[in-house]
Amino acid sequence: MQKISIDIQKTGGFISLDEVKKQAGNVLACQQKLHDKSGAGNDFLGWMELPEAITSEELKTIKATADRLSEQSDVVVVTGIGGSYLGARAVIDALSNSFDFLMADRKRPVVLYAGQNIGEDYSHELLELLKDKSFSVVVISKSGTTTEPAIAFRLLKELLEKKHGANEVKNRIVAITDESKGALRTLADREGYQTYVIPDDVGGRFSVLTPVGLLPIAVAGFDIEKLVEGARDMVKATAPDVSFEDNPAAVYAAARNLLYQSGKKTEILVNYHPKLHFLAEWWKQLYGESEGKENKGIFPAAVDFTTDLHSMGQWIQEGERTIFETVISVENSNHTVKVPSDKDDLDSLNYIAGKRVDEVNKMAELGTLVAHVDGGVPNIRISVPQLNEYFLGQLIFFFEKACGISGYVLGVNPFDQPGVEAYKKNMFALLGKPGFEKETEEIRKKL
Ligand SMILES: O=P(O)(O)OC[C@H]1O[C@H](O)[C@H](O)[C@@H](O)[C@@H]1O
Repeated sequence: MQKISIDIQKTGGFISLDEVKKQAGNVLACQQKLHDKSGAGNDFLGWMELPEAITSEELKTIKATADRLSEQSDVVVVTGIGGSYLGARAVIDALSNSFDFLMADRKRPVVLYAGQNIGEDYSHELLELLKDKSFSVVVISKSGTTTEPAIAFRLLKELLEKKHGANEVKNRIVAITDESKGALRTLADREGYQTYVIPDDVGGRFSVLTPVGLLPIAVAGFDIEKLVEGARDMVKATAPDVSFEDNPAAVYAAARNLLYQSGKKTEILVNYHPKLHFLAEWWKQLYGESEGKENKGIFPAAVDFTTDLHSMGQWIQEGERTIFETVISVENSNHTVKVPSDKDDLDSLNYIAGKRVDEVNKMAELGTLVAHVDGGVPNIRISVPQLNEYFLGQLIFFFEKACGISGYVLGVNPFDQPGVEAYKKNMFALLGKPGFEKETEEIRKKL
């Protein structure tokens, strides 16, 4: 099996590689807690079995729904936030043509997103655009009560009703939510929407390999079987019988925790392909919500290189030395473009004429690696053979597994997110939500 791999050699000047190896016992014990379901948050471990549990029948059903939505729509609006949005967008963006939105001769609908913000102009512009388009909505919320997607869904549903009448609307909405609880479940059952279930034991940020991610990804025309196959192979590559050195999730969890203990408090996820921007957004939620608690946890940040080398490069090279980088390095591009030769050579680029653009990108990557290590920034490298469904499936499960292990190494429950409620409570108090009268009074005193 060809697989993604991890290289921690360039952390060696900052933490001892022997020390990383010495973590094997503790890290594998933390991994075992995931397998035994004996650690904190053990009722949220359903994600571990997803790749192997999903059947080809289930995948076929998801594909059939995706094809139906695709046939009837020019645009499909995926409506959700956090874990009910980022995984789908990460994979769709990573696999789509960068100029997909301008492609005239399309086989699949344009996928747009709603409910991931409360920007009024965003809402207005989306609704104006959709007025003249044939569109469907995939509304996703595990709790079924999240404010942002609920507002967006109200607006989209109202527009669909205006355009098509209440009867046709139910063919244009698919809801993905809890099996029995929450406002979205009640509404979906009442209105007769097609629904998919987010299992109880799968937290939002670990749900990309459920219909939450799979349906939008299939709508966009990508191969969800290959995605799941990649994840399945990563389940094997990180199984309890694999040695520490051969288990990339264990090595990643060990190295990043040692770096953290040595004072490297921020991890910057680096990519050299703009298509991976949203993979980093997904990763930020995964690690941020899993580890940032009890006043500890690595701060997960991200940059797109070489773009951000021209903005954040200075800080990374010479700013406070509390950071390390984890680079997602894609070994092979999917297309070939060569730097042309020019007879006048005014830009002095003829020395690279005939070279592939990817070779230039790779030298930028290598040059940056050496510069940043020289500048005091440890570097972890994750090699991905190619950007396709199979390797993205591997990468997703790799990061999820490492996250579970890493949270236990840090000593927190990686599967809850109690801190997220604080802003919600204040927002409800400020908006005067019934039941929040006491909070309204309290917060007003603080303003
Ligand atoms: O799927 P939902 O219940 O709508 O939740 C969407 C997101 O919002 C919450 O506030 C949580 O912090 C996230 O973990 C979750 O993914």
